[in-house]
Amino acid sequence: MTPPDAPALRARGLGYAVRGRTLLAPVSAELPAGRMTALIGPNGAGKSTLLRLLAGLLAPTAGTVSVGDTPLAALDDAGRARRIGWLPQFPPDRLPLDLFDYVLLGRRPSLGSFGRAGPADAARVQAALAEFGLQALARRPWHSLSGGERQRAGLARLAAQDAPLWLLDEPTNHLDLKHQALLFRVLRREVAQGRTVVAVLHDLAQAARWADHVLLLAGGHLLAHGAPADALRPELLGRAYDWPVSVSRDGDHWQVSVGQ
Ligand SMILES: Nc1ncnc2c1ncn2[C@@H]1O[C@H](COP(=O)(O)OP(=O)(O)OP(=O)(O)O)[C@@H](O)[C@H]1O
Repeated sequence: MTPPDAPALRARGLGYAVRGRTLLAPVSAELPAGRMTALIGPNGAGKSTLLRLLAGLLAPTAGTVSVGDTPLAALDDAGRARRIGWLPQFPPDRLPLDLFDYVLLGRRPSLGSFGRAGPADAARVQAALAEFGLQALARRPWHSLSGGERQRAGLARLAAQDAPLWLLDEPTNHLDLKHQALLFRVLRREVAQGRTVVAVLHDLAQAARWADHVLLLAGGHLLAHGAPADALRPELLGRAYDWPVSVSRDGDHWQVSVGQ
């Protein structure tokens, strides 16, 4: 799959508050096109809130998001879905669908006015199932799938959607070590082909190794923004997580250790 022109995402003064509580203090940042950005930070830092704002799933209470030159607010649902693929933090629990039909939902934004999937859509779904090792499960009902199988189904749906921008909330959830390795291989390949990827990650060594760009959040504030070596500094991480953290690096391999 070759992504169409991958746009950058720009947040300008982007913030969110609910009932007087600030969940995200205004953030201004550019998430570069054709690169992988990791959103990191402790539980409750505001990572999902920022990702949902970037995806247009939450309306900001301050500031704006633009996708390339287009304000996100100017796009309707279909326009957003053609540009942005979204992987939620938790796969759906119950669905009256089998795995194939769930992945086929990813094709919906590209279907014509009659909304009927054709052979090209089915082929796209088959390719996405193969990418995530799901072919043998294609006709399995959703309720019978394991957590990791559902997570891979969500990734396959995203691949079938083929939007130029992928926003993923904790994409490694439920995945075993092989499927985590395969996931990062897929993400790096997509980025090499020009796709823009933004992922919430909890594993800091994975963020350091695989991302080009890192945003570190804590307490609803952006603490650092830049290359992994700039954002993953022990003093910043220690402040963000309120816990001692040490970082070492040997080539591509990063080790992030936590104090006791
Ligand atoms: N609708 C809401 N009303 C009130 N508080 C909310 C609401 N949505 C989120 N929050 C709070 O905002 C904070 C940030 O939530 P968010 O889901 O963005 O965190 P996160 O960094 O993704 O956390 P985690 O790593 O635990 O998934 C949390 O303290 C959460 O409880």
